Amino acid sequence: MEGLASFRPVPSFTSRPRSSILGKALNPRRGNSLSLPSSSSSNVRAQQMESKDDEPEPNEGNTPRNILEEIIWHKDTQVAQLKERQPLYSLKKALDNAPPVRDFIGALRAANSRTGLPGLIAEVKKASPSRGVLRENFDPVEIAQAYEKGGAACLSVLADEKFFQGSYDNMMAIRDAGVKCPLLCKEFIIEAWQIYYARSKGADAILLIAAVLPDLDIKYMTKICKMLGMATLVEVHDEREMDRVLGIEEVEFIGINNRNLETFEVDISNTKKLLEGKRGEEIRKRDIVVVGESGLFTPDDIAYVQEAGVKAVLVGESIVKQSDPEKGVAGLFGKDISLKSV
Ligand SMILES: O=C(O)c1ccccc1NCC(=O)[C@H](O)[C@H](O)COP(=O)(O)O
Repeated sequence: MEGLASFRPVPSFTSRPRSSILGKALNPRRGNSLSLPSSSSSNVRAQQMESKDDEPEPNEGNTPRNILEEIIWHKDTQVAQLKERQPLYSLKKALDNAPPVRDFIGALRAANSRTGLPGLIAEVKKASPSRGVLRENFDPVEIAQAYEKGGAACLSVLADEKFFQGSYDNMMAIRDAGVKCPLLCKEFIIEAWQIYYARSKGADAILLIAAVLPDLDIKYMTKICKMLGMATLVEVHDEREMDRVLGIEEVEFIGINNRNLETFEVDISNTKKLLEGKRGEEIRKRDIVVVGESGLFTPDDIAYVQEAGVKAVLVGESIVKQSDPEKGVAGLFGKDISLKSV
């Protein structure tokens, strides 16, 4: 599989090597827990391409076994439909009219130096599978402007409609309204096509979830992002995923999710656990920016993950639920971190 990625010419990447996703990352015997519907065309293709030893164990009921799996199954169908409507060649043309890319990691580093606190990626999120609707009266532009005024360095904008009530229109509206913070397109990326799509809608960064993607895809998609000038936040949840991701030399930006996306359990000590010992040493040596994600509500939580070694935090629920999200940012850090404060 290593060879597959290495001889693909980067500029013409159009889709992920599906067999590796289905056979490696999603194979329960390899420690991942995801699978795709056995009826999906990609799965049929994948099974044809896999050797017998690599075949995923059958999912007898052919139903998703957890929410992450359900999201990915749905995304697979959605992306296939979107690609039919807008093939890559026309998407690439649309990139000429996309707004310029902004430096996502640079903005986090600058905020960290300015405030001495982790740079904030503030999440524009109406709802989530674990928490339901977080904010009834949801105006994405108003929320984004309030976060920016409050001192957020960057924003994370949910693009998934079915499970998070997000949209690409929200991301474009935020950019069009003049918000300067670089934008992370918070989407479940399973195809390189989605990266071009996100860029065409004004994204400056994308998220790759290690639980969903095999190493080769992470490497390959990271290269595409680099070529497009975008940042790639690679998300891990446990030691095994962290070790896999640290094995990919292109990775320079890692998110540690304190939420288990299969069980929804949240534990912020996960960030500390994954940054201890040799892993932390390597991260410091390579100057990788680490983001603490999920379950952060108080200044003590922020201090805890900062002490563990993060340079940035990704926060949704605790600030999006505030009637005044600008004040919510100050409440989260226990002080005013806006530009006017320093
Ligand atoms: O939050 C969920 O229910 C969820 C379910 C399945 C996949 C991803 C999910 N959430 C993404 C995130 O982890 C959060 O949006 C993000 O880290 C912010 O977390 P929080 O501050 O706790 O809202």
